[in-house]
Amino acid sequence: MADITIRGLTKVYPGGVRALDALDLDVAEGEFFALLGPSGCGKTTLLRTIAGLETATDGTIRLAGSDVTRLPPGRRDVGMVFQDYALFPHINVLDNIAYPLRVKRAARADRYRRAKDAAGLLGLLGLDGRRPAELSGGQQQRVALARALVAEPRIFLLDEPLSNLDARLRLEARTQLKRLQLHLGVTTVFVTHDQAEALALADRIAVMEAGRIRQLGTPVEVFRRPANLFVAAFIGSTPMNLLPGTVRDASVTVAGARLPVPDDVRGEIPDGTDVVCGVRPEYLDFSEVPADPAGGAFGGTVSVIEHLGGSSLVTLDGEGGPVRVVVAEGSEPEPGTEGWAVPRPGRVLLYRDGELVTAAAPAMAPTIKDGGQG
Ligand SMILES: Nc1ncnc2c1ncn2[C@@H]1O[C@H](COP(=O)(O)OP(=O)(O)OP(=O)(O)O)[C@@H](O)[C@H]1O
Repeated sequence: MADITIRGLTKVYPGGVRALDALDLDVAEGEFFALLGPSGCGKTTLLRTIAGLETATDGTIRLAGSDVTRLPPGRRDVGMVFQDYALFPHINVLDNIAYPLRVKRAARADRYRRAKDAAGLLGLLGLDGRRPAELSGGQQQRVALARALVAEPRIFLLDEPLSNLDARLRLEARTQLKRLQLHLGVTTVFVTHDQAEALALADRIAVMEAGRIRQLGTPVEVFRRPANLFVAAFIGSTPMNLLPGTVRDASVTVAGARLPVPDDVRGEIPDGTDVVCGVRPEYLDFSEVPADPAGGAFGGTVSVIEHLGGSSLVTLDGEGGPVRVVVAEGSEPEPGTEGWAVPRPGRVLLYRDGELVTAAAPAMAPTIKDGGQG
């Protein structure tokens, strides 16, 4: 096991693409860490540079305190699982798993004992005589994981390990992967472009854009308090409502609602500042009882209802554009209903120049006229 310390890491490919741009990153020992971001942001390049499969143009990589920046992959003591698993087609499961030990010239008996142990850990014992082509995608993925862990590396690097699986198997494999990582406690960095996967699996997530980290935090932190509009738009299964407004008289008027600017940031965003209010559909409550816009409620007409399973996404068309609200199954309003989206206290975020200013919690809890939830 080992921690990872990356400083000023830059990768410029021949041809000039700057895939990593002076990146700093610390991954703690035993951590399950996700690199998340859209296609082309540099996730795979970062993983391959940690593994030694790409050379750094500049900067340093330390594993457990020792500088490995110029070491070849074989001397870094990392296990990597690729997106396509890269199994050898002509040899059976057990030989595939034992392969890294053959490279390390372990004795034959030792090789097979350890390969059997790894196969057992991943529930592959009944399949060990088959060739990769005779396995399902999920089974191939487990063979690839077993092969990576048989050599007992200090660090696991996983490049989109679940992307070849269908939706159902993916969920099962996700749980199994988390269980395995908890059991082994090996420092693990995995790449994904799927925000739900990163939120579900990781202890911490680095959200990347154009070779840089835009936010680093726990799943709860990046979900609740995206540090900028890029992360706000990228994280979440239902997109965050992002509503532009302007500060006037220490309040933001946005989509018909008036949100008081909290005292502690009044100096930072004086009157006249253009801001964006961000609030997740999950943090809004729908109410048919007229709410007071001065309490921060967004009014509108219900236009679209999308069923999500246990809940529904309701779109309200209001004067500032559409606002989306998640409502519980069975309490969906009828299309055409006039209603209000009432933010829960502390859940409206303010962004200036694309960066988070603070939580613009309405000073008072939103008041609802004529009784209701108030
Ligand atoms: N071998 C290469 N030569 C030149 N440019 C490359 C090479 N590999 C990647 N790139 C470029 O570097 C940038 C980062 O690519 P990288 O594969 O790291 O992104 P990614 O975030 O993993 O994307 P994806 O999710 O699509 O795999 C992209 O602009 C890509 O086109």
